[in-house]
Amino acid sequence: MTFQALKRLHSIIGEALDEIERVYTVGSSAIDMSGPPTPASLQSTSTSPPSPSSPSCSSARLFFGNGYASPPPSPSASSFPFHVLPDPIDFPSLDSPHEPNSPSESLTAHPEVSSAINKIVAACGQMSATVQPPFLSICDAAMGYHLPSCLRLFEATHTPEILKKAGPEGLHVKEIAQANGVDATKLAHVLRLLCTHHYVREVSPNVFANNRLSSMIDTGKSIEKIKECPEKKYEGTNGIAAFVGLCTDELQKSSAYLTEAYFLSPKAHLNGKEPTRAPFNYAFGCEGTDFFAWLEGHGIQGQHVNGRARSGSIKLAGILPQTSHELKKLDPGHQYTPSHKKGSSDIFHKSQSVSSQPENPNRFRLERFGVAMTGTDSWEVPGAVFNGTPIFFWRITLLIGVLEGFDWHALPQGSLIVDVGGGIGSSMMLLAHAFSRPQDEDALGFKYIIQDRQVVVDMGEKAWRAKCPEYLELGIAQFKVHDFFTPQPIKNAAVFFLRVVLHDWPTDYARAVLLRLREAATPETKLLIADFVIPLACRDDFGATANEDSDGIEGVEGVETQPVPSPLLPNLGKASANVYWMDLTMQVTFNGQERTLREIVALALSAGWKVTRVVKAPGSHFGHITATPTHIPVDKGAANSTPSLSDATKPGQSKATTNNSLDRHPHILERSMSRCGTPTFGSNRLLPSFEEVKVKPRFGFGYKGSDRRNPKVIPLNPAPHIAAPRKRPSPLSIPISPSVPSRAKINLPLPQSPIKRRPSHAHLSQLYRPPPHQSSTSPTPNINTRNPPPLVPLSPRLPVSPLSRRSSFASLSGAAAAQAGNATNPSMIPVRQLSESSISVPSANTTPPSPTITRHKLIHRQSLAQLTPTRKRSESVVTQPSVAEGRPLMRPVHLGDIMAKEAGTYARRALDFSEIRSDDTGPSQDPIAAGCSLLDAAVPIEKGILNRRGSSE
Ligand SMILES: C[S@@+](CC[C@H](N)C(=O)[O-])C[C@H]1O[C@@H](n2cnc3c(N)ncnc32)[C@H](O)[C@@H]1O
Repeated sequence: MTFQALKRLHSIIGEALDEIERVYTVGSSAIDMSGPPTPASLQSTSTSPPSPSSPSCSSARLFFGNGYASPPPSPSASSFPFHVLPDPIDFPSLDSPHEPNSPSESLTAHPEVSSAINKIVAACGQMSATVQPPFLSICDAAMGYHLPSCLRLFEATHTPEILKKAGPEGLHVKEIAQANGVDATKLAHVLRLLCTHHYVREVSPNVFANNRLSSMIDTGKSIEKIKECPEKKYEGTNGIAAFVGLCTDELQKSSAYLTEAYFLSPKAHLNGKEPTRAPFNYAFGCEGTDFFAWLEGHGIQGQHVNGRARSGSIKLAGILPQTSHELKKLDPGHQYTPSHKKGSSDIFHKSQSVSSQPENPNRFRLERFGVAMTGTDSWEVPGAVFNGTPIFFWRITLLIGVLEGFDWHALPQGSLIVDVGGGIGSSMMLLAHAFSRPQDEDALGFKYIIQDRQVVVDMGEKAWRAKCPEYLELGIAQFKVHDFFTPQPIKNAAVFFLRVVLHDWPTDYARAVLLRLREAATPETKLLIADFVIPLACRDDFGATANEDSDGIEGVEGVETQPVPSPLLPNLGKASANVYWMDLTMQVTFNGQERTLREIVALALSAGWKVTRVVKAPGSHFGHITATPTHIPVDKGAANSTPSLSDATKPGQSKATTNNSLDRHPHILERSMSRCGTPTFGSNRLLPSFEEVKVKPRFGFGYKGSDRRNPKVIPLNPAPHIAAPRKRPSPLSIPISPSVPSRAKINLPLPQSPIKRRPSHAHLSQLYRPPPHQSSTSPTPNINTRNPPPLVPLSPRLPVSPLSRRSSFASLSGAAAAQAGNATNPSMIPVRQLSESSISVPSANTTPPSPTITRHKLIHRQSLAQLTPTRKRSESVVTQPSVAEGRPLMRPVHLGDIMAKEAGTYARRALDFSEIRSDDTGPSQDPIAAGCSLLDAAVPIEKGILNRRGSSE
């Protein structure tokens, strides 16, 4: 049985790889075109089978010859001019730096690809857990803490930036050490551990280079620039380095205290319930101070959690040298400000500008947190593109979520929507664009109230005035200061909307928020919760079998998930790790949590809301949950009493939370709401534009106006062949509700949009469909038999002929246009697929080299390209030699186009190639001291010594 399961996992991996390769192969023909294929070209390729000797037939074999039952190349194939055929785009290499805007990297976000990737990750994780000696798997988990520790040192010492400068050939550890000030031997060991887990690359003994993973942690700044102003390291970056810093510093330390908080503490029963008694408070010795307040500089001196402070606990709060005295010892030449208190996080205190804000020793952490939240963009469907710019996470969940997440068209004209804890009103602006545009006569005329704390309301009003003042001026939208723990003043809302609010709060607090809304609800009012929905790790029948955990879940529309191929874990195991990381992060920082559907249903029911419907985007765990008012249950803990809504003024005062410590610590609530430094909890700070609503990413449609039952659906992609039903559904998806405009509606011609798009993933997703035989080879026969996706046979011909393809390239630039149609034109210089920056000049009729040699050359050249200045991108039109299936391919690519797409990245990289000053040893740090203190503190606690000592003292 186990062998059978392992073989099944193996074939899941193989089939998923085939699937990825197929999309990449097809993508080669689509991704570099100036626009989507013309209807005529697509139509002709899909309807008329080519003759065996025709060029398109040959190219079709090249496209689909590898795992998709295409016939082997005919002898005539060899006579075909390969150099004009589209090359298959290769999957990104682990050994090369991450190129976010490259076609290769962009295709990883294609729905078919990401679904296949999920299966591979899940299957590999499961396979390795099955075959690896159990003790070694335990070691991986039990000693895995070294990984974030090493990653932290790597990031904090700006090593990604140092390695970037060295390029693919890497840098000897002695030189790295010289640049970042860490002892070379220590550093080599740290880096090697990271290499072993594929986060860095050891090129040759003690020589290290960035790879696809580590290069993501590169801020894009030069090491010199960072050293000039280290406290600004994260400013203006994509936030990934900041995110790594946040996670591997305060979050990792907090997580280490999970057991102390929830088990070993004498008040463990309380610790999971209060935002200020979370594992974080143990790690940093600051009871009564919530995470955000602490970031703002409160509680740094440490208040005891459940007794006296543990030895070293206060020192743990800081990253490194704690006092100016300690700092001076390390660096006598530097003038330190007296602001270096205990608990300071400011590893960059060496900078002169620190003294300008001496009041918050956690300022660096605070600012890092803000930027880190933008780094979390990469969590969700990365690569979705709007107007040439990737949009991620919060924005993508916003853009793809709220419009489909609820049946807005079922609401009466002029309904009032209240966004509770609405931040700066990003969601409401999206709805306003869709349903309330003043000039749109079909508009549903909804009105919006955005409630939040004063500081956020001020930000929101300012943002709306700058972007769309008419909504405020016409009274379509209003901002109101409101504390959601106090009685809700709006009594006629059609919808109360809570987006990523409940996950911030322990359950009693979340319940209090919901009770306040229930109190103000009419019988018609709907509650719409938008939050992550954690999947179970086992098969879920969603209440079909009655049990106490399934109360209220039966009959909820949209709960069913697509089955995952056996024997994978139903939640796709490792592939779904992020939602669980997120959950634990909310727990250890302020006892918030992500919730399972059962937990959401139960929480809602406990406050008088019945969940009726769930909508999730395919492949996403982010859900929109609709609930309607129901009776408020009698509190189990307070027999004879129906919870009085007016008791819910504060969680600590509600009958449901009689044990709440709020009365004893009246400042807790105040503290937990004082999140001034991070006013929006790191959520959206950008408002969506009307264009974004119109051209929604990924799903391929957008709304224009709001004709009640027939929203005008604007297709993102005009490709006519998408009329056919699409790919098989993602195994992660929960079906989108019928209210979502159907795929069929997508088949409208694309109106002239003011927005210049590059071929987007939504576009690509509609271009690719699985070949017909795939259903029979699919690892998910149960999916196909239960819910057979009507597949459209792929034409054996190329979607676009080489000729039409060339003219597409030509249309990209005037220069290219002049040369279009001539494959042997001297300006068609070859470029290699994997490294667009390298240039070689084979003539068009060069005899293809042998596969082995070419492959070798490719790898070699690829690294050279990144080192040699003369190999920098030019504006030429170039082609590249490559090998697929032993056949050399040449593909004409206009480099100017690639450059335009990647301008940001490369411009940035070009700036970074300057000298590292070897005399600057970087910030002084002493991570080992902190690590020892952690252990020192943990050991006596584990042994129960602390309690005894505490009681005897
Ligand atoms: C994670 S953000 C979500 C913002 C917004 N819903 C969105 O989706 O972007 C949580 C919001 O809750 C707000 N908040 C926190 N405590 C609050 C309170 N007691 N009353 C009202 N809003 C509060 C924060 O200011 C923040 O804007």
